[in-house]
Amino acid sequence: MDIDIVSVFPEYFDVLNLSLLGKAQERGLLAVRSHNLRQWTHDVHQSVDDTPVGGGAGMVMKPEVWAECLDELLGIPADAPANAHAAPAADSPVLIFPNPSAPLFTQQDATALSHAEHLVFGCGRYEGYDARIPQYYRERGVDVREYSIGDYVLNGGEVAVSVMLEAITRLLPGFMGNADSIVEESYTGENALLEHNQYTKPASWRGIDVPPVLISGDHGRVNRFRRDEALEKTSRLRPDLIARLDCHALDKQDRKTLMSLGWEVSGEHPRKLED
Ligand SMILES: C[S@@+](CC[C@H](N)C(=O)[O-])C[C@H]1O[C@@H](n2cnc3c(N)ncnc32)[C@H](O)[C@@H]1O
Repeated sequence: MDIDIVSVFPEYFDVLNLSLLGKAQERGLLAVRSHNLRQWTHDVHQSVDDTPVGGGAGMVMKPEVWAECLDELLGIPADAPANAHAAPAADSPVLIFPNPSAPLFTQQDATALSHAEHLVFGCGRYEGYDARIPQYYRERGVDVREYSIGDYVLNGGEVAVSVMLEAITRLLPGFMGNADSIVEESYTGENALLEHNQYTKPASWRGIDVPPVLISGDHGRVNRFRRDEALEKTSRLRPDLIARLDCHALDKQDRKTLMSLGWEVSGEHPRKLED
């Protein structure tokens, strides 16, 4: 996978050379290139921002500078005509802008993007980037995504890009030593739940014992215990995930557990009964 990141602080991404991401690059699984947006400016101050049209506080990232940069990275001629109906080609680069006022980035998005061959990330700063930038590239057939990583505002897109990049690249085949560990995780799969609690040895630590069933050696009971714990935890912390489960994919014990947690399990999806 090829990854280009554009930022006014490209050195921020030096950390990507560490840990599993660094090892994956050494093994040729992915190539990450970070670029300084100012490289595409022409004025002496290397300006990338200007005051907001319509007034208001702060500065907005200029479309001209971004366009020179993105034309080059995406391989699009500067005079490419708009074709509002053009569907992105399957192997074309995906352009991603972090943006707090965009839909939330999820594990499903990470999974879909892990199949792309080329990702280009644009890090916003200041009050954000001119809204015509994503519009322009969408109209030229580019698959443009805008994502928020959560309901809070960061200073810039660099942290958000690091978050998305890590979530995406760890799903690449061969990235993780133990592929099973990514199959069984929170938010993963069709009927995603939060993961059950994890424990390691010793079985008793500072007066707190691990749940006895986990050292019973009975795999059936261990699996059932973990599944019930995942259902209980998800019901308590993320009832929206329970409400999206497919009832037809739940076994008899799943249904019993959910009913004991106050869910009606019939029809397409579980429904929380009023307390
Ligand atoms: C200070 S923020 C701009 C906030 C914007 N004026 C607003 O109120 O929605 C600057 C940049 O940081 C990034 N950013 C900040 N918070 C983010 C979040 N929760 N998710 C994704 N990107 C974020 C975006 O790239 C954004 O353009």
